[in-house]
Order: sequence, then structure tokens, then C-alpha cells
Amino acid sequence: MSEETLKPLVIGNWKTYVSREACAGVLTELADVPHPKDVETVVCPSHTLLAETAGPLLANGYVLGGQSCSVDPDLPDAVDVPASALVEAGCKYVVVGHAERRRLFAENDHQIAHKVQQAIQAGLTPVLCLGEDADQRRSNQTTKALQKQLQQAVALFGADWSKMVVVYQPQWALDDKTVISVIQLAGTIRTLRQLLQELHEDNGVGFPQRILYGGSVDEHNAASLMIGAEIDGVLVGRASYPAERFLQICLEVSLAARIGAYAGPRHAPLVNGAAA
Ligand SMILES: O=C[C@H](O)COP(=O)(O)O
Repeated sequence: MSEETLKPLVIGNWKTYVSREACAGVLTELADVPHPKDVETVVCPSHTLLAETAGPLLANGYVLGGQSCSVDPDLPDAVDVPASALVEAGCKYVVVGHAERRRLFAENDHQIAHKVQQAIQAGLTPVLCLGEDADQRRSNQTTKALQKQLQQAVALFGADWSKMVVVYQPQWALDDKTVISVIQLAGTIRTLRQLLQELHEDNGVGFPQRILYGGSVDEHNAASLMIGAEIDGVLVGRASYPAERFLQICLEVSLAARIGAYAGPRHAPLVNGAAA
């Protein structure tokens, strides 16, 4: 496991919040206030801003990510940015399976598996988002939903996916902009860690992954979510802009990691010598 993957990870997903007009100011603010070096800090600008943001972000110690990649660049219906083009633009990460793409573009697990495969083949680290919807939550199907999404997402490749980042991003929390409780989150993160361990045991591939949380994370809740739910970082949407808020979240995560003596992704807890 590389030194970087032992750090907590904060990903700012700009979506379309940062316009071309606002971009130069944001880049200046991100450059002026040094972000904590003990946090790996990724910024995912909109694809049309990648060219002009890559240089300044990389020069200031940020890591670059893509907001999505195409299912297969060779398919005639490929409309998204190829993973290889993201690499050329300087990206290290790419978000796949984002809740909004699952919902608005009806992206399914099979397409997401292809995206994961494309990302890995291009040398990117996939940031795989998954989570249950409101109905699944109400009917206690959360574990089943997560298991299905996980298994199908990694079904197409047998390579070492230890670097893959998993983001728990419950659809219901995004729909309502609900802030998840630390207790709720802690329980589901534990389940996810267990599911990942089972996948590891079944396939003999890399483990453990970094598990992040995404959904209404801000400068006020980032630290308590980090410590209370034992996550490895956060995926931030709205609060990734303005830069001041995003930098404060990075500081909170750094502080939480120090308080919790964070030492990298954890294994599933053991009960009587076996995984819980
Ligand atoms: O990509 C980020 C997630 O959609 C979370 O967005 P949010 O922080 O605005 O709730």
C-alpha cells in the first residue's frame, strides 16, 4: 500500500458548481491557503475545465479526478470522456457509479462495471459510488443492495483492485439532502467493510479499500463522521465550493485523522477470530 493510500482522502466534486468565470478565483484561493499534507486532496472539475485547472491544481499539491468516464471508447454510443483522455489531462482518479448518474442517466451496474474496467485499464483509480435507495432502506434491503452493486461493479476485472476507492452514497440522503447520523453511517460502513472482505476472500484480490462517505458533508460534520463512523475520507459536492469551505473540510479531516490516530484503511472487525 503506497504512502498516499495511507492518508485520509478528501474528494471535492465540483460538478457544475464552479463556472469558468469563478474558476480562476477558486484556483487562487486553493493556491494561497496550503491544504494539509496529511490528507490526499482530490479536485474533480467539470470536464470542460480540466485543461485550465490541471496545471495550477497539480502545482499546488492537489490531485486531479474526472467526474465520470465512458463505458467503452470504442462503442459507437460512447458519449462520455474516455478514461485515457482523463489520464492525458492529468487525472489520477475517476468517479464511477455516482448516485446522480445512476438516477438521471439510468446507469446500471453492468455499465458501471465497464467504467471500472476502463478506468483500471487506463491506469486510473476508480472511485466507485454505491448506496441503497429509500425503498431498499425502508424494507431493510441495504446490505443486499450494497452487495449486489459491489459484486457487479467488480465482476469484469480480476486485477488487483486494492487501490479502488469505495464511496457509500445513499440515494435517499442525496434525494432529501438529509445529513446521515454518525450511528447510521457507522453501521453501514461496518457492513461495507465486511462485504469487501468477503469479496476479497472469494477472489483473492487486493484488500482493504478506502471507504469514503458522500452526502451533505460539510465543514461542520466532516470530523465527527470521520471519527465516529471510521471512514477513510469524504466525497464532497456542494461544500467543495467556495474554496474556503473545502479547505476547512480538509483541515477538519486532518484533525480527525490525528485525533483518531488514523493509519490507513481498516480490515473488517474480527469476532471470535473470524470476520464479524
Ligand atoms: O459527489 C458528491 C455527492 O453527490 C455529495 O454531494 P453533496 O455533498 O452536495 O451532498
